[in-house]
Amino acid sequence: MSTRVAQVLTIAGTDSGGGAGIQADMKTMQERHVFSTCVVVAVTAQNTLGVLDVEVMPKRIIDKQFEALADDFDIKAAKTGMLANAEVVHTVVENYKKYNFGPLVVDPVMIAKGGAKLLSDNAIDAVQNELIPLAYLITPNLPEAEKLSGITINSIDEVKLAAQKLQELGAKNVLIKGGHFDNSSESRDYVLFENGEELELVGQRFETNNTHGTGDTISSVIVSELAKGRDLRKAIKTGKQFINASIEHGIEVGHGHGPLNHWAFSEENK
Ligand SMILES: Nc1ncnc2c1ncn2[C@@H]1O[C@H](COP(=O)(O)OP(=O)(O)OP(=O)(O)O)[C@@H](O)[C@H]1O
Ligand SMILES: Cc1ncc(COP(=O)(O)O)c(N)n1
Repeated sequence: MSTRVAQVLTIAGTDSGGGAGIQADMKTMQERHVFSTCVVVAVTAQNTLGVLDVEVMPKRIIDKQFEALADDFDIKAAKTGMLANAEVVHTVVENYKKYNFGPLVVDPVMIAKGGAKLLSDNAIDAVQNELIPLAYLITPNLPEAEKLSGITINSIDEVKLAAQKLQELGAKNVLIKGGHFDNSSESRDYVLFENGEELELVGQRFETNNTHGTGDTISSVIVSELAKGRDLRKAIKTGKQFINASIEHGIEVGHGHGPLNHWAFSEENK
């Protein structure tokens, strides 16, 4: 007997080290019991120490991956991660508008934890004006929220202003991740919903270097829950619990910014 499962899509770059990018997305989606598919827009030669090299995929093969998925799958929600440059952003926007892949979660990945640039500066405009208006949810970290909103963030009031600005650019819902507020013993994320409601997610901040792929992972939990038809508030809360478990029950892999334990949440909730 076979079961119908929700199908979900990640549009992003790969991480050969398996901790971030498409690999982190698909591992997370698997843990949330959805069937994951992907459009690879760039390949990175990467490990926990950093990014050695990047190859951006040609438009032709990005278009073909979208076509292949649209021809065969019933995708209920999609997310974007590393998009590399303005040309890729245009291609992704064009394809997303062409097909029906459900609500879009935009994780506007710009710089890897190790410092490598994953989005060229000339793509910011396309992200603001083409991609953000398609976003059901945008999930920037603090530096990304600053760059996209033009607001310098030093306080929770400035986080709120940045979220409003991102809504003005067209994102329906905004989650600003506070992992980069590193002078605090708490991890604080802020959500501004479409209807103006707010949510602050406050949790323990773990002292660890093993946080490679946290952003990819939380957005992948959220998009998986949306694909299953869960409501956004619940999806975000599940995302936060998943991240907490994956950092708290860390694993030792590699010699730099280590990856998360993607199975910790499922182990806790067996
Ligand atoms: N040390 C930590 N302890 C607890 N939670 C953390 C820690 N670091 C990050 N988080 C949480 O992880 C999630 C992702 O936040 P973060 O700001 O790190 O995103 P990001 O920079 O996009 O991640 P990445 O670029 O690594 O994919 C948020 O919910 C944040 O609060
Ligand atoms: C392909 C790809 N996508 C996203 C990230 C961001 O993750 P992090 O900031 O943890 O390095 C990454 N390093 N590589």
